[in-house]
Amino acid sequence: MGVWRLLRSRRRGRNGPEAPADLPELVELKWYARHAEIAETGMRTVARRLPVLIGQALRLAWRAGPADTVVVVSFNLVAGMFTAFGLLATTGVLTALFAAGPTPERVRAALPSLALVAVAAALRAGFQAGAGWAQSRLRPKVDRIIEMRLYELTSAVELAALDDSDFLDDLQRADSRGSAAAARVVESTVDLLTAAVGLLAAAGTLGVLHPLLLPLLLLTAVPEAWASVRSARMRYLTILALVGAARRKWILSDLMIDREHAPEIRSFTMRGFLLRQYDTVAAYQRDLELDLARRQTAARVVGEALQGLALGAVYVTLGLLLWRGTVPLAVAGTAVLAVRTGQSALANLVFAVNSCYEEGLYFGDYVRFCEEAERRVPARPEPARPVPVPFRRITVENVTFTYPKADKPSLQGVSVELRQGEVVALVGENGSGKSTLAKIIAGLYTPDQGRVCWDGVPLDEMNPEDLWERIAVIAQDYTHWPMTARHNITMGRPTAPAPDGGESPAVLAAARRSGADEVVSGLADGYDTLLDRRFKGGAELSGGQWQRLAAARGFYREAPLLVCDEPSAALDARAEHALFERIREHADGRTVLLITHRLASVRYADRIYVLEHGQVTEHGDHDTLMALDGLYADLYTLQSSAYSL
Ligand SMILES: Nc1ncnc2c1ncn2[C@@H]1O[C@H](COP(=O)(O)OP(=O)(O)OP(=O)(O)O)[C@@H](O)[C@H]1O
Repeated sequence: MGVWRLLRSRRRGRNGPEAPADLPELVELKWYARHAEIAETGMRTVARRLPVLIGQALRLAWRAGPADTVVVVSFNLVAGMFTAFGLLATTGVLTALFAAGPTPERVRAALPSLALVAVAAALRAGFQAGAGWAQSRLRPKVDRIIEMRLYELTSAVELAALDDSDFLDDLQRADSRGSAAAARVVESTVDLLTAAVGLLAAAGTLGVLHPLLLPLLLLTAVPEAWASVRSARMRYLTILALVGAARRKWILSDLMIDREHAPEIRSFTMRGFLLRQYDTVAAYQRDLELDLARRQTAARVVGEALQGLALGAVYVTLGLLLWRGTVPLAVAGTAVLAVRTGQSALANLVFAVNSCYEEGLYFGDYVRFCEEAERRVPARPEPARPVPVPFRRITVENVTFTYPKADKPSLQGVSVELRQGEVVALVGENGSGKSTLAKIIAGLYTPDQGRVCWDGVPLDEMNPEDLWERIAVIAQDYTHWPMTARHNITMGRPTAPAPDGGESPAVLAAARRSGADEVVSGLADGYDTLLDRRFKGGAELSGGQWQRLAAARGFYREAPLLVCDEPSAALDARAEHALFERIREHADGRTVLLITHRLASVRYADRIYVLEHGQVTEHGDHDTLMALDGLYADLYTLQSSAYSL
């Protein structure tokens, strides 16, 4: 059963276990048809694609190492010339050996040609070794270029691209298989050139010996080429069909291995459930792989049988030519050698063409992903307008925003204002759009409609990196960076140590403000402690301790706008109180955008915006909103009554 049929039957739940509804990636392969189209190719497509691939590979090799590329190509050409030369010299040896006369005489007569054969073989081996050395030097250089390109793009694309499931699928294919394929495309291109040169040498020799032998030799390659291309295409389609399953397996294995999830797996007795899910995915994968193996074996057997027949035809023709006296025995002997050389060069050529084509399919995924990612890197305005520092007013004007593939907007017609030195709070129930609005204000998402301006300058007219330099974010979903405590505060920014060589005063000040200083003082190596238990000597922090470090990051940046999204969710009461005090102090001359469900902490905000279903429904200071008796007053009364019980 073909992959297509197997997939279709899976969707209908026939033949084998039905894909469970809670594993949709096993059945809904929306992107599959597009790639199946690309992979549904025959030898004609291979012939059309190959020159493009060879061009791409050679350009890549040239960028990675021009000198090595020149050595690889030229040494292979020279080695091929010595192959042909050696074969022709063999005719001289055989002619002398098959001549009439006493054996010592014949051997002596063969010696000069024999010496030529030996010299040709030695030189060929030398040049091939040189080419091989240059080729192995190219691989790491190509890998480096390819990986750097991928990470340059993934770290620069607009944030919304990473919320788009199609983009993430493409990214996974480019990362897991596509990027490694680049070096293999280069290698198989070089192998292809090497084999082509070897084949040309053998074919040229055969052509000189007898013109009929050449087309026959080429005929032997057709069945193997057909079988290999077919097999590569089948493998590519199967791997495509398994991308979702592979990702689900990876996620499940991560859940079962990672320490982070271990307590919940045990306390919720999830072990059996996770193992069953894993087994279902593994069984699905096994079915597809077994089906692939069966079809590949069938293709190989047919290919090899046809190739055996074609090879038989070459030897029968040679025998006939010899029998009818068309070629002398010495020439026939050389022809046998040339056929064998040509055969192995052909086998190498077919293998190289096939792996170039196959790896080319994966490399194509990488190239297409990079093209798409380039389109999704935010354009830098030319010329960029400078970010007003210090700003007087940030205005959000009638902003609407929908996440990729979402069926309704997360923000609709939102207008907000932040003035210098103010604490502005966003409040509202879960999912009302507070974090989304904060990310739009921070220039992380671009609104679909409306705009955000700093002193009248729209964000899209400024260089995004200049803007981000002036915004500090204490995020809700902050990262536990597997780095030292110091790097978790400075986030890679250079620090100036104190004049006495002690810790940087800026780091100390930020840590003091957030309460992270108490955390660091308890660590074995202070600010040099690695915060990752997976490494020797690494420490682990509690949720609240991590949150203090995340807050220190925000203070360390000394930016005119500080965005705090739920900065205190994990803090104890004392630390929370202290943090909000510091945040208020921080607003002296700077601006703070505060998102929190702790309404007692927003009471002193200069202005509060209440969001409901992506819209601002109330705004004003605490007293105004309480007098309005709307959602804010409801939520506030609910929270304060819990304390007054
Ligand atoms: N990355 C995303 N991709 C798609 N939809 C998203 C994404 N992030 C948020 N949403 C959706 O946007 C809406 C607003 O989410 P947002 O995180 O802004 O709410 P919030 O008010 O900050 O909620 P909370 O109080 O729970 O933090 C929700 O319906 C949510 O499902």
